[in-house]
Amino acid sequence: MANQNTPERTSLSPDLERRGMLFILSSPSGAGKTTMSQMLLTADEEIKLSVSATTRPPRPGEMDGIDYHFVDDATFDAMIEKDDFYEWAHVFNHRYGTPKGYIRKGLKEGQDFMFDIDWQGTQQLYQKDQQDVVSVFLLPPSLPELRRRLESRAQDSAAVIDDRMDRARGEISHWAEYDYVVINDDVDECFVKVREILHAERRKRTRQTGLIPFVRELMG
Ligand SMILES: Nc1ncnc2c1ncn2[C@@H]1O[C@H](COP(=O)(O)OP(=O)(O)OP(=O)(O)O)[C@@H](O)[C@H]1O
Ligand SMILES: Nc1nc2c(ncn2[C@@H]2O[C@H](COP(=O)(O)O)[C@@H](O)[C@H]2O)c(=O)[nH]1
Repeated sequence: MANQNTPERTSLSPDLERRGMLFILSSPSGAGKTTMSQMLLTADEEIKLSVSATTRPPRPGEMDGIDYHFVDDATFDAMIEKDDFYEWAHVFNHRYGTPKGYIRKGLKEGQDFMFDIDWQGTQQLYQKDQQDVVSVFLLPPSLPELRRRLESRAQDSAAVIDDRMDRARGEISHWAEYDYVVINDDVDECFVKVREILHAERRKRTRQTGLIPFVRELMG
């Protein structure tokens, strides 16, 4: 059996085609989206990260094109003008958006994508593509623990952390708009739960476009 960090193939059968999925993780800042998405990307070779564009400056260690496409305001404006975004939003005094091209092409080929985006982006993706979106909201076990995580990450100033904590209740108020809600207390337990959701959603009948020809052939 594959261990939880070993990439594995999870299709029912390599012959059965299925629709790609837009798998969204949202949460208040610091609750663990990046942690969960990195664990899933390491463990599962069938999902890729949707790399957002942002006007926020990089944090220490973040790499352009890997964590985000870091762009200036003029470039972000031009991308809006050219209708380059699937969705975009103002979050914490910066702008963030999902570039379209890469995702559209991948989805057509049955590729799953992971999105680390906020509730505004989630609503926009639902409006565009209800059928293929699966959304998961992560909750912290408590607000003091959320602050502890933001502080222990040690990548934002005290003012930025205070601002994100001030906005946490507003973010959490959107929990009921999501398909699934998982409390991220123990990191490994949370990972197992999120991965179960991903696996179960892949097995939905409506997603497996290869089932119709398969059953036709099965029935002769
Ligand atoms: N279950 C957990 N227990 C303890 N620490 C955790 C847990 N999950 C994540 N962390 C830690 O909390 C910090 C914040 O996590 P992470 O960066 O994944 O949050 P995030 O939701 O992506 O935040 P942001 O929205 O600001 O990008 C990191 O230092 C991470 O290692
Ligand atoms: N609507 C969108 N929200 C996004 C996107 N990329 C990231 N985000 C969200 O922004 C905040 C802050 O992120 P951080 O990296 O500065 O901590 C967080 O909630 C992300 O989920 C996006 O493309 N669209």
